[in-house]
Amino acid sequence: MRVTVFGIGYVGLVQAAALAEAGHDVLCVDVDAAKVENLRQGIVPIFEPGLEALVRENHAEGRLTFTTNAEEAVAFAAIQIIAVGTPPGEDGSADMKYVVAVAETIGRLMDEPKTVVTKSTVPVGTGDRIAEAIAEVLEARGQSDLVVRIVSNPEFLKEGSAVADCLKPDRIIVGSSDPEAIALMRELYAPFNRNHEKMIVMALRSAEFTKYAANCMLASRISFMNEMANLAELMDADIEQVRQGIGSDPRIGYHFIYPGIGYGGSCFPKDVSAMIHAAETVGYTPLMLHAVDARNRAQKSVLFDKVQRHFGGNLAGKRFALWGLAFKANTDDMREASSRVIMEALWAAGASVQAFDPEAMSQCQEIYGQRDDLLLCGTKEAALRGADALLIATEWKNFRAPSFDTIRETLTSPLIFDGRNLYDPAVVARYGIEYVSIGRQVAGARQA
Ligand SMILES: NC(=O)c1ccc[n+]([C@@H]2O[C@H](COP(=O)([O-])OP(=O)(O)OC[C@H]3O[C@@H](n4cnc5c(N)ncnc54)[C@H](O)[C@@H]3O)[C@@H](O)[C@H]2O)c1
Ligand SMILES: O=c1ccn([C@@H]2O[C@H](COP(=O)(O)OP(=O)(O)O[C@H]3O[C@H](CO)[C@@H](O)[C@H](O)[C@H]3O)[C@@H](O)[C@H]2O)c(=O)[nH]1
Repeated sequence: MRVTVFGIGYVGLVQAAALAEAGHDVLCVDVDAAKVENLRQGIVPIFEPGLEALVRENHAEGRLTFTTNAEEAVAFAAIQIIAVGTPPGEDGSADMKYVVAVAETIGRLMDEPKTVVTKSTVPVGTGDRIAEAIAEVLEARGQSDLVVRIVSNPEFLKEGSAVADCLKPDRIIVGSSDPEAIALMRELYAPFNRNHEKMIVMALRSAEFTKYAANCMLASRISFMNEMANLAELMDADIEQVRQGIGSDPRIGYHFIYPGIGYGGSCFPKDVSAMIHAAETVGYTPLMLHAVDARNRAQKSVLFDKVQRHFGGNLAGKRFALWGLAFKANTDDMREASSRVIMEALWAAGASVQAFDPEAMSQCQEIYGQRDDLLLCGTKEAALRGADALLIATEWKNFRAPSFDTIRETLTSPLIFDGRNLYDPAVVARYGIEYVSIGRQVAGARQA
């Protein structure tokens, strides 16, 4: 089948590459000419495990192509997938301007029936808005008789495992009441649906809602565990033991109950805010979502607060090693990363940062530019040199079994503040290093 994908970001590019890998002919269109030109030369703009090879192979074999030409893109296929950004507006609502712009483009340029599939995360009712936007343009062109089918097909990939998530999806949500559109979606996703039935067909608005409900649920689990971790600390319990204790209940499970320094990324913070905004628009006060969001905002400062307490509130002139800049492991993405809150608080207090991340260094450079209080180091060991303590902000595998001897010998004082609970406190203590983490107990002593 032929498919057009609007937007070559994390979602558009990975999904396009997965569809091409399954044998479809996919044309990706983006307004960013540099991105398109780079991709034509095999340069992938983001770090995502397995993506570069998938893009290069499918591009070389002619199934995955790139353009900035919207006319070519609309003419290319009966299926038009929208995967452009839906960033937060100033009031927390999801900004639909890119989605609506694509809808208008399709309406302006189409001259045969189209099935328009929304993969971007969009508020409930957006399907109707897209249909209206296209209908208005068609009417102005005197082409109201052209058939337009609207489908909601939200994306559930996780950054860091996006390729695997798209090649082997847990579920494929299809929101539509149009039998022809549903049949087309079945054909499109048949290669991903062989093992067992993964397609869940529902009303369009329910599909749009499902995406927000999933992200709000996952965000709630994380904020809940962070609240428990903060309490465990005050009550001399160990949250890692508690995590294992509750995770063993199959009704709870082990997924998404890691406490830490809050969730970041381009999805949870913005989608929780967008759902709060949407709820208030229909006259409902979403008490739980407000609490999830408030806990997360506060949690991002918890590690800095511990550092500040430890140094008696005086951080001026201190130097800190920071391991991890990305919002999670296996990505170069720093959108809403907890590391940013920590660095900015340290700088405001007069301290400096020596940072290392396996993939996010250039993004950090782009965000903060050259500054005297930020040194980007080539290795995690280099970041330790002359630092007063080590702070850990991202759960990279590469940080899980460091040489504690090197850490002790390279820091000016043997001290770790771990925002992701990567180590066993007893092991770290054996190396003569003071260890402060989130909600854990060190030999019965209270955390800093
Ligand atoms: N990043 C994720 O992990 C993830 C996962 C699931 C869903 N989502 C949702 O998917 C959507 C896209 O997210 P993303 O992270 O891929 O965004 P992104 O910012 O990485 O990419 C969006 C792309 O759309 C392009 N674009 C903007 N206007 C365009 C237009 N008129 N025509 C063609 N291209 C245009 C931009 O240039 C950019 O390359 C969002 O709604 C997001 O919430 C994201
Ligand atoms: O137990 C956990 C799990 C995650 N996190 C943090 O939560 C954030 C988000 O992690 P994750 O969900 O793995 O990454 P995303 O790429 O943001 O993926 C989420 O957001 C996407 C965009 O909507 C959805 O498609 C995915 O299903 C959903 O998991 C990161 O900062 C993690 O460090 C925790 O603190 N504790």
